[in-house]
Amino acid sequence: MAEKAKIDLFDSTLRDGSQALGISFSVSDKIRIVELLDELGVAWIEAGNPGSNPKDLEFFRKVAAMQLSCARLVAFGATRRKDSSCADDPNMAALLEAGTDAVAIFGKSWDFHVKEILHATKDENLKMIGDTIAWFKEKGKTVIFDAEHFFDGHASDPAYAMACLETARDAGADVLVLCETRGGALPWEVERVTRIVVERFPGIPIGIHAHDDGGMAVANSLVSVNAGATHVQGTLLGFGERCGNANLSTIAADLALKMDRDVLNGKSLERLYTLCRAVAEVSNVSVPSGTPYIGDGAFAHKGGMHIDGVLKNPASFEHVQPAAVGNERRLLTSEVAGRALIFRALQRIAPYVDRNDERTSALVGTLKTLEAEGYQFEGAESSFELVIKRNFGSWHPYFNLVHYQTTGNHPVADPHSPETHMAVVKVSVNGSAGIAAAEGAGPVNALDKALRKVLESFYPSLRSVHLTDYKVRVLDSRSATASKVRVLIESSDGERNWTTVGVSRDIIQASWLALSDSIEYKLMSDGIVPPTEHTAHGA
Ligand SMILES: CC(=O)SCCNC(=O)CCNC(=O)[C@H](O)C(C)(C)COP(=O)(O)OP(=O)(O)OC[C@H]1O[C@@H](n2cnc3c(N)ncnc32)[C@H](O)[C@@H]1OP(=O)(O)O
Ligand SMILES: CC(=O)C(=O)O
Repeated sequence: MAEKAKIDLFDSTLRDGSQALGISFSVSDKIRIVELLDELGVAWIEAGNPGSNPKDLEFFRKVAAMQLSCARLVAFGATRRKDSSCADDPNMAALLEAGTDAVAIFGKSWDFHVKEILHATKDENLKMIGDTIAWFKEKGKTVIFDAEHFFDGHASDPAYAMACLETARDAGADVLVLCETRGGALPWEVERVTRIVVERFPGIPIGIHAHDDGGMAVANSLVSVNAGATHVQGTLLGFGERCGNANLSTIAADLALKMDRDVLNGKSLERLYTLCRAVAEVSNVSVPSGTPYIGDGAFAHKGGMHIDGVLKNPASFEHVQPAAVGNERRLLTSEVAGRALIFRALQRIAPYVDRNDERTSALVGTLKTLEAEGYQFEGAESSFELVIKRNFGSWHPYFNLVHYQTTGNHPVADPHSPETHMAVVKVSVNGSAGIAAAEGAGPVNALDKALRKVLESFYPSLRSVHLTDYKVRVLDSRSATASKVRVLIESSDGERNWTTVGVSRDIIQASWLALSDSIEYKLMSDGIVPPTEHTAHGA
């Protein structure tokens, strides 16, 4: 089998990524991200700008001892200043002190910037580029030259933009990177210009560094590869200066799965989802659900016709298999679902019901009616499973509510006590009555405690259950305090998590519905057989 063409991925999460709104890494965050990126298999990690701040310099000192499996660390900085020599330039001294084998040096390649920003002549700028690269080559460094604003520069004065690259090459640069710094170029222009450069500079790797201001960073990176670039810069999750950099997770998957390139030094793309989540966690950002390949929505099917198609053949609505990038398929329960989804759920609970049975259609109707009332079962599939159970077969509730009551004490007698409320819950289980009271930090907390207290004597396994999340959403805020609310409760027993939902104009009642579903779901999934006494569910 022919070997795949190799593309070097160059991740700048720790440098350009740290120029993004809201991002700030500690030294230990940076070290963790280096480990994760190396585990993923990128070729280069641009780990900071040592001339910028003491934290980056401290990081480079600490990271020097790290053993990496395939990635090489790069320190980033500018060419020497206009009126200084390399030996006297503090930024260059800091780059040297960083101690990496490789440096990325950015220099201007747009005549407009040379004049307006550097206040230098075109010749002076060429000297800054040439001197800096030659100086680092003398010190034995691998030098990656980032030609800042290359595409704008090429549009303005192509001969000068090319002269910047020629100067860098002649000074010994190992890679020439074409930077689409303003992020506004369109793919056909990027492809055309990259091709010209690739033809003009045979034998030296050409790279692309694209920003996303026009939403084209990934496309511009891919067309550049199509035109012969072999080095692609970006940030794993796409964050960076302004609108961000080319999203390397998308690019890695596109190059590997669509363009048949080797991008991760032989490591598996199947770790992509997990490693991106880990980088997001350290960066304190969430991955938007619609992120290609690694978003939770990337393989989530919601429309009934889509679910039907995917169940018949996943290729109908999935461009690649989710497992290829470590993601998974999700089928969402909602008002836009149809019989295909419901039938699938029914097969587990009432396998005797056919897809074309009128009971299947009736259950689709129930789902749509409940969602119209304010329920949202997407993410709270446990509650919908209970809806199915209650509608089919010989379902018996695990308990019947006789009544509950909550009271609040304001002002509280002891301002240091978190327990401001009390709840009493009375239930009957298979004809036996039980009653319990509990105090809590608010009425729902007290209700939750009292419900579990009264039921634990009947069902001891409930002792392991605790709530891990509680969310309230006001559904029609124009009704002010009479608004309907939706309560979502996430529960855990240490092994499994599940989410249940309740809707009412009374927030305590909505919470009760979600709480009692949570308890019933736990008992049902433990395989506990409900008593046969049959009465209505809930209050
Ligand atoms: C396109 C990119 O993303 S390039 C990377 C940009 N990243 C950053 O700016 C983050 C890190 N930067 C910093 O910490 C600071 O800007 C520093 C420490 C590097 C420099 O700080 P200061 O010297 O106080 O200058 P300041 O940031 O205000 O201005 C930038 C200076 O760099 C000069 N400069 C800009 N690009 C270059 C270049 N490619 N080569 C040489 N000098 C340059 C500017 O002309 C300006 O100098 P001037 O004041 O003599 O006109
Ligand atoms: C080097 C760089 O970050 C840019 O040109 O955008």
